[in-house]
Amino acid sequence: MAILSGASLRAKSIHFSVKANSGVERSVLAIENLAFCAGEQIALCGPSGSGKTTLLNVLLGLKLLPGADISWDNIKLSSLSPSQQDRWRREHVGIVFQQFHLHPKLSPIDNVLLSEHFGAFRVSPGIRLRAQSLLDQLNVPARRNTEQLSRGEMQRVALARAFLRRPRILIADEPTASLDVATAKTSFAMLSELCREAGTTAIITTHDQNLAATLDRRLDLKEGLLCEP
Ligand SMILES: Nc1ncnc2c1ncn2[C@@H]1O[C@H](COP(=O)(O)OP(=O)(O)OP(=O)(O)O)[C@@H](O)[C@H]1O
Repeated sequence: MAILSGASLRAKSIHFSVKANSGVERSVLAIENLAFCAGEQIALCGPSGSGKTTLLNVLLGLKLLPGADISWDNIKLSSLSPSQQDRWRREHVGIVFQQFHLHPKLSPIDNVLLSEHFGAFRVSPGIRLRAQSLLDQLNVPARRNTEQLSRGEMQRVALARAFLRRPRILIADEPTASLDVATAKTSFAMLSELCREAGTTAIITTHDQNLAATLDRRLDLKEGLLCEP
């Protein structure tokens, strides 16, 4: 059984508009209240341009909106200084992108450990072991050139990197959009399983309704509003 270690979210008053070329304001986000339970896995769906990425950035404090109140485990992000927010993200958030953002000339294990090399002179043996065991679990060779891997393997390296520090929150922005259908299904299932094992709260944007249906909850973003189908 998973030990629940995810973070819970309470968010209020998320309002964001953009001006179209015509000069007319268009509301991208108009969300009054949003709550996620610890350990919940949420699929965030919606047409292209509906505001999914913007919403993820707001929830992580990467995009600040006047009046918005974003609290994870009762910690209000706006009450933290910019450096405290950076530290909070480093300690609690894992991120997976559509375009994996891996260094092609480094090995998979060095990609997983890259941010550790920035933070410390020497990577601790425990963290190195964790990186190796994640790569083993995800069935990726640890010591080949990353550029020689398949796209599915590259995505699994990105998953290992995101889970290295056992994040309490996992954000994935269309993590399987550049994969073929079968590889996308496998990668999505692995991502969900890693979250389940650690009790991580996950918010995953996807255009794939079948993948979305495998998570605990689906939210559709349409004309600024979130609804549960
Ligand atoms: N800083 C900004 N200035 C102007 N327009 C912006 C800004 N940020 C976002 N937008 C607009 O807000 C809308 C939502 O963008 P966003 O990238 O969040 O959508 P999305 O649902 O993630 O799209 P996709 O599925 O294509 O990735 C888009 O029309 C975008 O152009």
